[in-house]
Amino acid sequence: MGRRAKSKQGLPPTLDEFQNKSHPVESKRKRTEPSITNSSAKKVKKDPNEQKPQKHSKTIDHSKDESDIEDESDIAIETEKKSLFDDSDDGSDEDDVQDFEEIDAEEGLEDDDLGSNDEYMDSDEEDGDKPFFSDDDDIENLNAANMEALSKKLEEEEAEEAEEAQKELLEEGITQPKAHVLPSKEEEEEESSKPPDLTSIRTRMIEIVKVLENFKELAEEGISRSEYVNRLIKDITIYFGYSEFLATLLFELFSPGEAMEFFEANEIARPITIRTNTLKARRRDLAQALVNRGVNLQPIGPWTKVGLQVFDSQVPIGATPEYLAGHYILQAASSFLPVMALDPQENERVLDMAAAPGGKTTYISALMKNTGCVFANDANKSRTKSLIANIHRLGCKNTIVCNYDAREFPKVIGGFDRILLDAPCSGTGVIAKDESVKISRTEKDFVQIPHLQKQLILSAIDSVDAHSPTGGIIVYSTCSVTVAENEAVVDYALRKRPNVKLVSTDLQIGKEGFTSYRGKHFNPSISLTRRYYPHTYNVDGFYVAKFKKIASSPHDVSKAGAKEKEASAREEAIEEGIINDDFAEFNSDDDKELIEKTIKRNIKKKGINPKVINK
Ligand SMILES: C[S@@+](CC[C@H](N)C(=O)[O-])C[C@H]1O[C@@H](n2cnc3c(N)ncnc32)[C@H](O)[C@@H]1O
Repeated sequence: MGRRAKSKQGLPPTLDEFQNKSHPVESKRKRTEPSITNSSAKKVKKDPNEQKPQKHSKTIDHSKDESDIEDESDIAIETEKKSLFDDSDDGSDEDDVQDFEEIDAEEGLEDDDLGSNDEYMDSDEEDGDKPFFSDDDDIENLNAANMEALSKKLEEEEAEEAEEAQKELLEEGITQPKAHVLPSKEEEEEESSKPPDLTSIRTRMIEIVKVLENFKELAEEGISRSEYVNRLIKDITIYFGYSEFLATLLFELFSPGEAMEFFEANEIARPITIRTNTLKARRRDLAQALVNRGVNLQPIGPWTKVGLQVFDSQVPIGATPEYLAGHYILQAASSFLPVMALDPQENERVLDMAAAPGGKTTYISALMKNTGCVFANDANKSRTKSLIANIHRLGCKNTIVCNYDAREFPKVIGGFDRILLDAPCSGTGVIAKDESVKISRTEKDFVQIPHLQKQLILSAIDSVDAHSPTGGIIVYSTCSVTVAENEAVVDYALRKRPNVKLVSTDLQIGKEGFTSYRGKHFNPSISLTRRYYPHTYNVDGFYVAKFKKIASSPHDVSKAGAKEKEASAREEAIEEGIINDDFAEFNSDDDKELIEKTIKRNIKKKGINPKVINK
């Protein structure tokens, strides 16, 4: 069950909220229990009927509906949002859109101080109303009227002393506070016999993260880190609806706190963005035309001169006259990045190895100003239809569409100045778009997909001209965040093809690729590659690596086709113990179902009723 299935739950605090560790004044109430518990309870009480938002582009909704700003999960993500959609200073661009309707959702969000301690009254504030007892006359002056006040005072003193003693012990490293966060066996059994209480699960996730991030001080004695992690992963599967396998795989990419931000961000749609097709329009004119039609937009940010972010629109953004005339394409902001890294030049020969439906091909063509030649290839024939449609609509005249398994290159044709390999991937970066990924991806996928990606990247390298006067560039990208599909593939390419090296992507944003991961060490130059996450840049999860080919190799003239390459890659992987004999065999029940569906679909395509055939 995903979070969208539980939209009727009240909202506990966000991760940001409890992570706001700067609590200058802690109330006594807060001191007696772990502060997160108090905070959580308070937040939940505040509005038990608060609804979860539907999957939406939150920026659009913020502009429309102030109430969404109170959605704490949105805010948690929003406060983390970095510069990708920062439009603060795009003024230098002469193409800039001027004075579009201002949306100050960002500002509002920043002002919303989730970590505020104002909700917690410090006991000092109550002191004025209390009877005062000096140390000496406490007992002597005891009577029925002041007894209650005196006992309260004593209790407070005791609490203070206990806390000070605990503090001293902590400072000396003698003991640790007991934060009872994990359920007992009995509690777990009881929980599993009932429908999940998502509010408490969320609160518990937050509490566990807090313990994991300060384990020494907050962990309960005798409970190991892995016990906390296991419970957290189970809660993630229940709360966000991931398979345990994928939840673990993704969790391990981040610190516990960041992992929660990642999972949260996957519940929210990314902003709607469009790319101006500079073959047909200038951004300023396009923006003005769309504003006139009731579209509320503004430039994405200083890093792109062609992107526009759409906040809301009174017309369908995929059916305006400007859209139909090819003045723009609906394109995720992260999809701009690999093309920007590729940096195609006029009059070059460029190959887009896995091109459908053509968002990146058409951008390449535009950057080349319709000069030179772009080969747009995709192995999936039916997907080439949308590729062709986009190429026509956007007026790309320097483009040739082909339909090969990209492993056929360079046998088909080689010697390109630049190649983009936007590889087929597991899609773990675009879960907000396709939540089926949460449960459909299995362990096998993260062996099979990288196996194909490795073959594709070698083909890409072998198809580039090392002596290209202007290029010799290969860009590898995926919309996945897993190491197996990114750094591990790039590391493999560097090992297999010492005639390439990684170079800077020259992208202004992005986190460094991992140079080591869970005990595996990669080529140190992999830090030049870039990672993008929904929770850090509010874009789809993405990965970009840029290679420069520095010398030719015998592989460049190899006549091996896709089948031969697959056979030798398979042999090698079996030898290395990466895959086994039944790898990619269509023999599981899942595969059978898929095969049956495909057969039915093909029969239907021929205009025959599959039921008649079965009879
Ligand atoms: C991530 S999508 C490409 C998106 C595209 N670059 C764009 O920007 O619109 C990956 C593509 O790889 C194609 N593909 C899968 N296996 C392939 C192969 N062996 N050779 C070439 N293309 C392949 C898929 O059909 C799919 O269209």
